[in-house]
Amino acid sequence: MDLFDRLCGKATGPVGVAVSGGSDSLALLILAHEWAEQSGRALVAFTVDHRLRPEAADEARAVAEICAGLNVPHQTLVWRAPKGKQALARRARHAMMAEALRAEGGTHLLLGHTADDQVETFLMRARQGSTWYGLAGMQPIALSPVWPEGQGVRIARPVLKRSRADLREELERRGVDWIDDPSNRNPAYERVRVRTLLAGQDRLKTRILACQARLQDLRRLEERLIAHWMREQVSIDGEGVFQLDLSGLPEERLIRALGVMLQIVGGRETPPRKDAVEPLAMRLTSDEPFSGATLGGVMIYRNRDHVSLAPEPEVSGDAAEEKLARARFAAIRSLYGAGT
Ligand SMILES: Nc1ncnc2c1ncn2[C@@H]1O[C@H](COP(=O)(O)OP(=O)(O)OP(=O)(O)O)[C@@H](O)[C@H]1O
Repeated sequence: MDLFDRLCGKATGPVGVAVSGGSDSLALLILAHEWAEQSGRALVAFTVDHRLRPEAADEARAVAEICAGLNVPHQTLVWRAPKGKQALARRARHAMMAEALRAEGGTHLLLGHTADDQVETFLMRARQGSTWYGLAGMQPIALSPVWPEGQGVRIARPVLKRSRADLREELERRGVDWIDDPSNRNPAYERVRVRTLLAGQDRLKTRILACQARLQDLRRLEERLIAHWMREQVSIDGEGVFQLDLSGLPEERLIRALGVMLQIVGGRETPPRKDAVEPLAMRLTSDEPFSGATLGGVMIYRNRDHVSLAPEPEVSGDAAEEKLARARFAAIRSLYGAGT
């Protein structure tokens, strides 16, 4: 089955394509367009102008022109927030694209991450001391990384196994020019330094990719086991409080599963830090008395065999928040259970 079909088979509405105008996302657009034509799907392309570089508006116009040539609807989304760090820009970009896609009735947004990005991510995460789970790298399908704006939106990465050089060849064959973002050469960014380090190191790249492929398999297995635990050992009572049975989980899965549940109940974008979740997990599963704790906006209690997680008062009290937590729980369980 075509990779696009596998990643977007469950999509409703038009499939979104995030196109910055760089080679990776333009090649993604072209390939997505070919797939959409063959499979009768509709696309909608988005370019975010962060107003951080004066050329960005022209670049967005260039993408709009290419989209017009392909007959793909295109929207330029302008970030009007005060100038900030790249991390803030990234969050704003994801939030704007998720909201625009939902407004169009779409559920899946395609991103142009490549195998080169995966290798760079591996080295950057290794340097930060990431676990094997993080070293597996970016997932071909994931939930939107922003919350709550990203609710109901999945991101898919159909070119994650293709190299940048290969995608550039696709564009050259079709006579499509891409934009070279100067920040991709700025050594102030760690990713740029790692990319420079990897130049010409094809054997190393191949080895890292092979290692990541195995780690991805293990990660899928791990997530399926967490989805199974979520189905069997997590319930939501009449008050909207999550009740967990943590018994029998091996240590590493216990920490990961508890972290994800804290993320869901606290309405945060990521789980709390592992060095905070780990001691909590140990206390919750020990025979010592446990008089309650708070972490990541969540109140944690233990009663007999069950652990209760409820949002802290400033997070809770709102039926809409409770509904969001339930929906996110279902979305994560379904993503992990599918093992894509
Ligand atoms: N300004 C933009 N407008 C639309 N899409 C964008 C824009 N910038 C990036 N993207 C999308 O995100 C993909 C990844 O780009 P990039 O690596 O710069 O972003 P990132 O999400 O910050 O990455 P990372 O998660 O590796 O930090 C691109 O291939 C493209 O699909």
